[in-house]
Parts: sequence; C-alpha cells; structure tokens
Amino acid sequence: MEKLHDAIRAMAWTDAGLELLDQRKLPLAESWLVLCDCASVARAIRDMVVRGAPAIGITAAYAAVLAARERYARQPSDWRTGFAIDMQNLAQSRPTAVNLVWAVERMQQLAFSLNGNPVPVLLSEAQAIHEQDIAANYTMGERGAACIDDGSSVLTHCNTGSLATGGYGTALGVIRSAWSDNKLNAVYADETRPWLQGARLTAWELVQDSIPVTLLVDGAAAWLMQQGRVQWVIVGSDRIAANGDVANKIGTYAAAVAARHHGVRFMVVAPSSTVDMGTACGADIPIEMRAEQEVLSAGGQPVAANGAQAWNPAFDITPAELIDVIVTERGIVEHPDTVKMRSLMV
Ligand SMILES: CSC[C@@H](O)[C@@H](O)C(=O)COP(=O)(O)O
Repeated sequence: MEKLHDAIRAMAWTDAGLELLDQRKLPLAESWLVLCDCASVARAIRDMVVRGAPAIGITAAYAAVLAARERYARQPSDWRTGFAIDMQNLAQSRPTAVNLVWAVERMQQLAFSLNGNPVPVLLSEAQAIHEQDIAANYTMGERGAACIDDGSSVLTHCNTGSLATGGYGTALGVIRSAWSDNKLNAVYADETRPWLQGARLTAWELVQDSIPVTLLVDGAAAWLMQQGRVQWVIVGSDRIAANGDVANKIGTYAAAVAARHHGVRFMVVAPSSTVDMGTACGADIPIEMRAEQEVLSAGGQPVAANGAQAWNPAFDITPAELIDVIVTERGIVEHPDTVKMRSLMV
C-alpha cells in the first residue's frame, strides 16, 4: 500500500527542544514553537497548540524528557521529587484524553526505575512511543479500510489525522488507506465547531494528499445521512471505557444517533493507548469544559449577542450500543461490550 503523506508531523524532537506545529494557526500559517521546559509544554497542550489524543500523549512523553533534563541538571541527587510534581501538572493539562495519563505514567515508571542520568533512556522511550503510534496507525488504517465496501462514501468529525497523532492518523488513517485502495467515492468532513478542527485541519491534510473533501456544518450531518450520501461515519476517540463507550469531540454522539437512525454504519478508530479499562463506562469519563469565549466568538471576532452565555463541553460520550466497530492495532471489536473489550486488551 502506498503510504500517503508521511510528511505532516505535529511534533519533532531536536537538539533545541520539542518543536510543536502551532495548530491554532493552521491552515493560514505553518509556524513552529520550540519548547524547552515541561511547564511550557503543559500550557501548549491546554491552549491547543497540539491536540488530538495520541498527539497529546506523545507530546507528554517528550515533555517528561524535558522535565527530567531540567530536574537532573539542577539536582542530580534528588531530581525525582521535582520530576513527580512536573508529571502531576502535565497529566492535568487536559482531562479527557487518556493517552496523556497513559504516557505520563509510562514515562514516570521508567524514570523511577533508572539510576544515574535518566535523560537518554527517557528520550529513547518517548521516541519509541512516537514510532509505535505511527505503526499502530498504519495497521488500523489497513484493518479499518478492509471493513469498507468499494464505492462507499464516508463522513468524519474533528481532526484525527497526522496532526492528531504521531503521523498518518486514526479515523483519517482509515480514510487515507481506503482512498488509496480506491474504495471511496467521497469524503465529507464536519467543520467541528468551535475550534473548526474539521475545516482547518482535516481539510488541510486531505487537500495535501489530493483526496477531495467536502465540508459541512455540524448541523448538516444528519441531513447528509438522510439523503443516503454516506455509508460510514468514521471517528477517533479520546478515551474508550471498559464497556466500549467512547468519548470523542463534541458532536460525535449526535452523529452516532443520526447514523443509527439512518442505517449508516459507525466506526471508531483508536490505538490501545486510548482504551481505559480502569474506567467502567462512559459516565465515569471526565468531560473537559472549555471557555465560553470559544463559542461566543469565531476567528477572534465576537459572533454572539453581548450578554449571551455559552455551554462548551469539548467532548461527548457515544454509548457502545451505537457503535458498529472499534478498530485498534490489536484487532477489531464489533458491537463492543465489556467482555469483548477485555479480551482485546489482555
Ligand atoms: C486521533 S484523534 C481522536 C480524538 O482526539 C479527536 O477526535 C478529538 O476529539 C480531538 O479533540 P481536540 O479537542 O482537538 O483535542
């Protein structure tokens, strides 16, 4: 299979520090920030410089390297105390994407098992996490594409591509693979208010791959399905609970309800680092609430009547019963439930 758009990367480790492509500025500008300390990376995650669950996890792994470098240089005999505080702050930068906590715990556990300077080993581990994510995406791309019939059209929500992962993408990876297998007629993308990840990021990635993309406002998705224009809705996830309930970008639940009503199949694509077997069901997943201002304005300009308030949950929960298939690098789970998720994750 031809691997499409290996060139887009959300993050890169260099001698200068961790470089992050500033996703708030895309597609108008491609600018990179160079961050040299863990606190700046935590802020960048909170402020959406980098976003998307797997990308946040990888970024956190590199941030742990920065934290160890700082703390070990300052206090080689007792770097662990400060490092643990840094990891705690980092883990709190965004609450819903479990890949963040997963990466922080993996890095901290390794760090505390080491003697001497922890930095070289932690850097190798962060790079391994990054590479494993890319490999998982290619595997999921093939597995997900195999579920799709020739001549299908698909709808996706938010951005789940190279920008949201180590590279290639989860749901967008499946779309890339299905496109290169000549299976797709059309790709539709919700614009994804309020941050417009669909319009700004997914469209940007697909245009670079020369995959035709048609944007729609989120409220048009149900009508698109009613018109019989798509056979699959394909999304990523920020956390999958032990029973198969899925947290993803706000609007995913509405798309899943509409899909079931119209007989459109619903696919969730996520690496096993997104599966949280310690959380029993969707009701136990913390949903990030973001600033009202994100809804009351667009592109920095106010769009609402002065004095109006806004409700801005960043994610919602799609119950397992609305999901036809979860695709991971470990395998595929059809009609997920606790028993099937448990056997996937052993
Ligand atoms: C592979 S990305 C899966 C999810 O992280 C994605 O769908 C999503 O909801 C991203 O939300 P964001 O708020 O942009 O971080």
